[in-house]
Amino acid sequence: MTAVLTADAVTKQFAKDDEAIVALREFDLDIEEGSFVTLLGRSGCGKSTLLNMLAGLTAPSTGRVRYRDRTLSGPDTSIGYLTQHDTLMPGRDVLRNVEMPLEIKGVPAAERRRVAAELIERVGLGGFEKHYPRELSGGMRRRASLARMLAGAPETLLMDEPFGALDAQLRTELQEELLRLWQGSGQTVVFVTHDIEEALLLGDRVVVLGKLGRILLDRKIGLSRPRSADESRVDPEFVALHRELSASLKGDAS
Ligand SMILES: Nc1ncnc2c1ncn2[C@@H]1O[C@H](COP(=O)(O)OP(=O)(O)OP(=O)(O)O)[C@@H](O)[C@H]1O
Repeated sequence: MTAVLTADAVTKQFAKDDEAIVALREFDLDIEEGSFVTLLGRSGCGKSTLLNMLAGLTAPSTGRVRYRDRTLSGPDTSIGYLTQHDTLMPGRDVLRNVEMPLEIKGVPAAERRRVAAELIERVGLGGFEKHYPRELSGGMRRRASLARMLAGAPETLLMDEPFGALDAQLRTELQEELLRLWQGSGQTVVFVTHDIEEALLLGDRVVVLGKLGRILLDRKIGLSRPRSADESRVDPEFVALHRELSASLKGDAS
């Protein structure tokens, strides 16, 4: 396998009131180029800390993160990161936020407007182009952030629970849209979720994380695509995988 992103014996600890908090210990992971990997884990197991390191935003305490053949030492334009918190620019409306990565690349105004408008439509925000972030709901801001990340067409996409705050219908629509955009793109996606069904509907591979980022299960998912949520729920293979992932999450005792 050609690994595009690698965590190599990564440990991350934080200092808090003179005490060391270990978030991740001796963590190893290879992400294959062009794959869609979902990281599944309960709250506090170190998923966001891991993504921050995979994005080059936080340095590991020990160990290293490699992107292709280089050690990552800061943010990289090849890697798009949709964080859990809002990073839209408050002084820009939706259209100008989504255009930002294209602006940075020097794409001419008419072209970037066209690409941004299409993505805004795809994430279901058509009609809100002129709205400022403060005028949007939390879910709408997430969708605008998603469109902005996609506008940059990064080689690798890191996504931290992007659809967690959305209603079920919208969540399904955006999962499907994301898969449509990803398939055939050659892009690599690392998608964090705590939802077993979401992990299975999206991933080629699901990595289940336990405390301190311990890998509880690393499972290839051979389910055919497209995977509809309604049909999957009654598919015996899907149900068996769901059970397996659920058991591995529950088994994280130590
Ligand atoms: N900046 C920080 N300072 C101190 N402790 C931190 C910091 N960031 C994370 N931690 C700790 O590291 C651990 C892992 O946190 P992290 O946010 O990575 O978990 P998570 O799996 O993403 O959780 P959630 O699903 O709730 O977002 C937690 O115990 C958390 O308290």
